[in-house]
Formats: sequence, C-alpha cells, structure tokens
Amino acid sequence: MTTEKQTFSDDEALHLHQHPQPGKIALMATKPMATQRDLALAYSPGVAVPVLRIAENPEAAYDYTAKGNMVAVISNGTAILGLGNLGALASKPVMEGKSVLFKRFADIDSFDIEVATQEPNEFITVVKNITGAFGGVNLEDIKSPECFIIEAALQDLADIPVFHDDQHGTAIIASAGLINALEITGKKIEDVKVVLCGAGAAGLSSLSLIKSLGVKHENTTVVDIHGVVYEGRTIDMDQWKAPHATKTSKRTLAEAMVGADVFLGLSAKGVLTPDMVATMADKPIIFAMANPDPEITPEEVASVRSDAIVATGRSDYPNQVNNVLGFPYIFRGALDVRARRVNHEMKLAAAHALAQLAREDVPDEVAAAYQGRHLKFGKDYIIPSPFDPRLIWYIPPFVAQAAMDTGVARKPITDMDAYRKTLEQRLDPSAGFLQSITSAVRSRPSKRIVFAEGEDISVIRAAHAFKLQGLGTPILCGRENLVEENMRAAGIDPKEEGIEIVNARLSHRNAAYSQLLYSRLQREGYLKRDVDRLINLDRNSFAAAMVISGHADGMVTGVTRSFDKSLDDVLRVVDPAPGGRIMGLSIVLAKGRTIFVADTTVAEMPSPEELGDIAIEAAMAVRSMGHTPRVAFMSYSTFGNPTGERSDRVKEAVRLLEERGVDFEFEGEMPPDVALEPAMWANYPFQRLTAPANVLIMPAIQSASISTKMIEALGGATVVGPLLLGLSKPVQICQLSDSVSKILTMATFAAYDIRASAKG
Ligand SMILES: NC(=O)C1=CN([C@@H]2O[C@H](COP(=O)(O)OP(=O)(O)OC[C@H]3O[C@@H](n4cnc5c(N)ncnc54)[C@H](OP(=O)(O)O)[C@@H]3O)[C@@H](O)[C@H]2O)C=CC1
Ligand SMILES: CC(=O)C(=O)O
Ligand SMILES: [Mg+2]
Repeated sequence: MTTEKQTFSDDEALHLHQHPQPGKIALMATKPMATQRDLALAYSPGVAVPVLRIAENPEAAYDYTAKGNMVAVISNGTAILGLGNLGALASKPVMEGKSVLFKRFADIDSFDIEVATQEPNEFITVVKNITGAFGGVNLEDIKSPECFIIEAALQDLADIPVFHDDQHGTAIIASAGLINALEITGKKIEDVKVVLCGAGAAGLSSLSLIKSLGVKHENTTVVDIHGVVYEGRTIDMDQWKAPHATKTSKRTLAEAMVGADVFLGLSAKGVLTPDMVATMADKPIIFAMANPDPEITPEEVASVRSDAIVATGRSDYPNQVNNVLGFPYIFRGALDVRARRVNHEMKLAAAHALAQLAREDVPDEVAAAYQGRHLKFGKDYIIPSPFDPRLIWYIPPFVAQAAMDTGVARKPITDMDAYRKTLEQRLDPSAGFLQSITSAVRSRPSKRIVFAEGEDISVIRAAHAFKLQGLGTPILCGRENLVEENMRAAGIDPKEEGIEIVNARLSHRNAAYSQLLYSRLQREGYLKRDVDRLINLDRNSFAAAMVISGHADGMVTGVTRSFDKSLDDVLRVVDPAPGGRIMGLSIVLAKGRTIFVADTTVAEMPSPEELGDIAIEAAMAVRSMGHTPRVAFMSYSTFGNPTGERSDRVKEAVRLLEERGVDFEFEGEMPPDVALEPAMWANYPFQRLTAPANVLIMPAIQSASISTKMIEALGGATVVGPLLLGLSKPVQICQLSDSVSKILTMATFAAYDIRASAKG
C-alpha cells in the first residue's frame, strides 16, 4: 500500500517495526531492583504500605504509582487513520506509535490497549473499569457515530480526562491553523463561508470548535459521502450530524465550493478537485487533512491559483495540520494539574496557544532546521512544526491554567514560571536535533553521497532510505551483481531510479583516480602499481577518490571495517581542511540537553595546543548545527584542586586558548558535574560560563571514548557519531556493524557538510 508521495518502501516500514525487536515500545523500571532490600521495598512486603494508603485514599495513587504520568491509548480499530475498520489488533501499530509520541514529545508514559469489540456498551464497560489506573485516556481511531456515544459516556463515568483525539485534537489544531490563516488573509471569522467535507469524528468536532470561535452556522455547509447535509435531508442523518445541517439548495460538494472562503477536508483522498478550488473566493484557505493522502495536494491547488493558503496532515508539505501538535501537550498540561477532564476552555486555550506560537520569532535552532524554507509567520507557516522544541514548555501552561480557571484541576500549579522550566527539562532533544539536520539537508540542493561498502545489506537499506527521504542521491560502491542481489534481498528493486551503482574494478575513471592518488603518494613509499591496486580493490580509496574528483559530494564508510583502518584509508586520499583539526565529535542527547563531546576518536593524548585546536574545531561544528558553543575543558580536578600533571596539561590548554582570542565561551579545567550544573558554581564565582557548558573537551581519547560509550550502554541517552571533523571533504565513518538508522544518520551528516554549513 504505497502512497503517492511516500518516502520509504513498505519493506522498510515492516523492517522498522520488526527490528531490533518487534514493536515500538518497551517498559523501563524507574527504581533499582538490584538487591534483596530493593525487592523487599518495591515488592512484597514493602509494597503493602502504599497499597493500604491508596485503599484509604484513592488520590494517593498519584503519589505512590505511575498513574499521574500515565495515559492509556485505547482503540477498537474501527476507523484506523483513513484506512477504515480493520479491527482492534490491526490498530496496535498506530496505538503503539501514539504511545511513543507521548513519550518522545511530552515525557508522558503510555500504554496502548486494543479492545476487540465493536459494540459501544461493551467497549465502555471495559474502559470504564480500567480508567482508575491512568491519569488520562486517549481514545483513538474509533469510528463515528459510535465514538461520540463512547466518549460522552466515559467522560461522565471517569474522573480523569477522556479525550477522543481524532475529534478534539484535530479540532484544536485545525482551529489554530484557521485563526492564523484568517489573520494572514485579513478575513473576519464571522464573515467566512466554510465548507466541511467529511461529517465524521474529526469533521464534526472541528466544525463545532470553529463555530465556538465565531464562524456563523449559516455560513457553513457540511458535505458527506451523500452530498450536502441540508435541513430536511433524511438519508444517513443522526443526532450529531443534524444540528450542522443548513438551509441551502446546494446538493453537491462542487456547488458548495462556489464562493467558499474555507475548505476543511476530513474525509478521503482526492475528494476536492482543482476545478472546485478555482471557484472559491479570493485568498481561499484549504485544509486537506485526510491521512495518509489529502483531499487535494498543494501542487494541484497551485495549478489553478496562487492566492490559496494550503495545509495538509502530512509532514512533507508546509503547514502540517496534524493532531501530533496537540495531544502530547494537552495531556501534559492536564496531567500536571491532575485534571478531571479536558473541557472546552482547555481546548480553546490550546488552540490559541498554538496559533500564538506560530506568530513568535522562530529560534535559531528551529530556523537552522529548515534552511531554505521561510519559517516566518505567513502563508507557508501558519502553524508550528511538530519538531519545534518550544511546544513542550509553551502549550501545557495554557492548558493547565485553563483547567485551574475552570475548576477541573485537582492540584493547581502555584508557580507557572517554575513549571515552564520543569517542562523544558522534559524535552527529549534527540527528537528535534536529528530532525533539524535532516530538514536542512532536504531543503538544500541534492548531494551525491557515495556509500563505500555498497554490497552490505544494511548499507543498501540506508542508501535506499537516503534516497526515499529526499536527502540526496546515493551511490553504492561494489560489484554490481552482488549489490543487486542484496538489494533484492532487502526488498528493493535494483532498477529503481535514483540509486547509482559503481564498480571500482570496472570503472572507466580508475586511470584518472589512480593518477591522482599516485601524485599524492609517490613520495610516501607507494609505487604506481600499489596505487592501482588501492583504487581497483579498496572501496574506501576508490570512494574517497570519487569525492576529491568531484564525482561525489561526500562519503560514508566504516560499517564493515574498523574505524582506524577506514580513517587511514580516507586520509591517504583526502586532505585536512586548511586550519582544520581531524577529530571525532560525539553528540550526546540526554534529557533536556544536547552535549557535544570531543575528541572521541583521533588524538590519543592531545597536547595543550592540540586541546585548543580541538575546542576551536568543535565550536565551529556546534555553531554550524545551530547551537551556541559553551566549551568546558574536562579534568578530574576543578580549578587547580587537586593538582597533578594530567590536570596541569588541561589548565595550560585553557591558558593558551585565552591567548588565541576565540569568539566562544570556554572555561576549565573542571569535571563534568561542574560544567553541567550551575548549582556547583557557588564556590567558583570567577568562572566565566554564562550557562551550562554544551561542549566538553576531553583530556584524552580514553576518557572521551569511555564516557560516551558508557552513557550509551547504560541507556537513557542517544549518542550520535562520532562525527569526523576537520577534513576538506565531508566523509563520515560509522562504527562496525552500525544499524541502518545509524548509517543513515552518518550519510545525512555527510550531506549536511558541517564545514560548508559553518560558512553559511
Ligand atoms: N490531520 C489530522 O490530524 C487528522 C486527520 N484525520 C483524517 O480524517 C479522515 C476522517 O477521520 P475520522 O473523522 O476519524 O473518521 P470517520 O470515519 O469518523 O469519518 C470519516 C468521514 O468522512 C466521510 N467520507 C468518506 N469519504 C467521503 C467522501 N468521498 N466525501 C465526503 N465524505 C466522505 C465519511 O462518510 P461515511 O461515514 O458516510 O462513509 C465519514 O463521515 C481520515 O482520513 C483521517 O485520517 C483524522 C484525525 C486527525
Ligand atoms: C492523525 C490521526 O489521528 C488520524 O489520521 O487518524
Ligand atoms: Mg487517529
């Protein structure tokens, strides 16, 4: 089931869902279970103590269990996305996905629960009896009109938020988009003529919410599968649709669209035609939100008019109106005040907050992510991007405040500023960071990246994903028959356009590459025949020669050969950049922070001068990735205490860097806790960092490599890289046997070209 603009194959989607373990979520213990005492406290007999407290007072469950940060995502699979009624079990991938998004974007723990019944009362009974275990319930992909009955009944029965996201999440995002689209077009909400296509869960709820914002009932026309929902219609009417019927002689969508200002599509693919769009009023607003394919594509709208504002539910067009912008933050705000429900005021607060956020200046980090795209409030930016890191601290306080103002908050927040700060800490920066690099690569002219180990199946998958995601043109280096055989094994058609295969042995360019390499190596002990052999047989030498000859823009290797061997191969062919420092930069993405660590791969024991060079190269790279570098030189000692030969070397590095007059903050020598925790600075009032360090320069390769690998192995953090810096051409070296997604990340960084990006 491949859709028109899909950027991945079905095989890849299945592979992701199956490997390295089936599914998308797992459970994490938050308490140690290492000793008998741990077990005695956490389980029997210790667990009896909170049990008795909760039995006495159910509210105590918020204090002694995970309830307060736990949302159940519950479906019966009767309206899975726009795919229809495919049953409870088939909806599990969507519900797991939703649970993961809760965690990723709002640090909310979530279980997916698929209830195998299509009978509303049975569904209500099941859910009613489990709500006590959760802080909130997100109902999902339940078809209308049953969803209305189910949600209303459960809201009455439960004293936690029960929120059908397809209805209200969608309504909130669509309303936010509409508020801004009206502002941009100068249209008044009380005047606009609105056509809603799709009188289902999402459609009717969206219409109700925009009416409460000021859209007049008589200015609306609802169209469902039978045509216009007019007053007096008898077929397929019900108590939810009927109130939205209007007095009109129009009977078809085409008739309804004539002179309309706004189209809200929550129905099915391709329902709206360019001809209909041509008949709309000036500056029409078209939200084609059906998933996975919209009612009309932005290209089709552009073919008939240039004055339209267009939004879709998809991430590959500007203006993504998708409920992922809402549910994590609405529930975050609701959970944090232990809300009893998500009421109308909380929905309006979320809609206005989203609309407002899109009007604010986009911070450097987000702007860096969308290079080439105009991220300024306007026609192509009416709503924040789902990867905007401000969403987590911006939206929930408005939702929480509305809950408090309307009396549904059990536990009001007393200090909103402090609350905002705790929200910032919840952001998982890995969600935004890699996306920002990917978006930047995608928005620039296509780069040709050579994958030196093109016969390896993981490399092939990564190259294919690189192409499908629109990141550039992959070139696979290897014997054609083997590459093709492994492509087929990976479910990829070798004849698919856009992937090149080059065979080092048979390439007509070998003579030129060999000559080039010989001119570099003839005084380094290499004979011409040695160089010929390198070009013919060594993939790294061949691929690197492609890059320096301009036949590729960047290179990825290292999956089948050790890092050191690969680096030696590359350095034989590619020069360091003028003034560049060959080194490794690892990126640690941990709760609320993005920390860059250097040199994690090359210099064994850098001298004080070299430590300065490493800091300068790292600061340049960090800036190119949209962050302001604040460098700390790592040591076991803090500003001279204790003293020792090793820490003196680091102290000297700081002193030498002062003489070089660099344009970034730096400080040291200090251990990581002092660098990262301002609370530790009280004893060092002279220290010069204005905020916690984000670039840690390690004293030697051992500490650099051990610390980053330990963080990764212990979990709780994502480590990207090490990225190779300091070369005149973008080459990235993976770790042995890296996964497809890690190889893809390294290819993306090769295409990002840190050095070129730093120059702007
Ligand atoms: N962008 C976003 O964030 C979201 C998008 N959606 C999308 O909205 C769509 C509807 O979802 P949802 O409301 O949950 O599902 P429902 O099944 O509740 O509603 C779908 C509605 O669309 C109607 N419909 C189907 N085909 C047509 C057509 N050709 N012309 C007019 N109406 C039609 C259906 O009519 P009938 O019942 O008579 O068949 C039904 O009323 C899906 O594509 C879904 O992916 C949903 C939620 C969020
Ligand atoms: C986005 C979503 O919830 C849907 O399409 O159903
Ligand atoms: Mg849905």
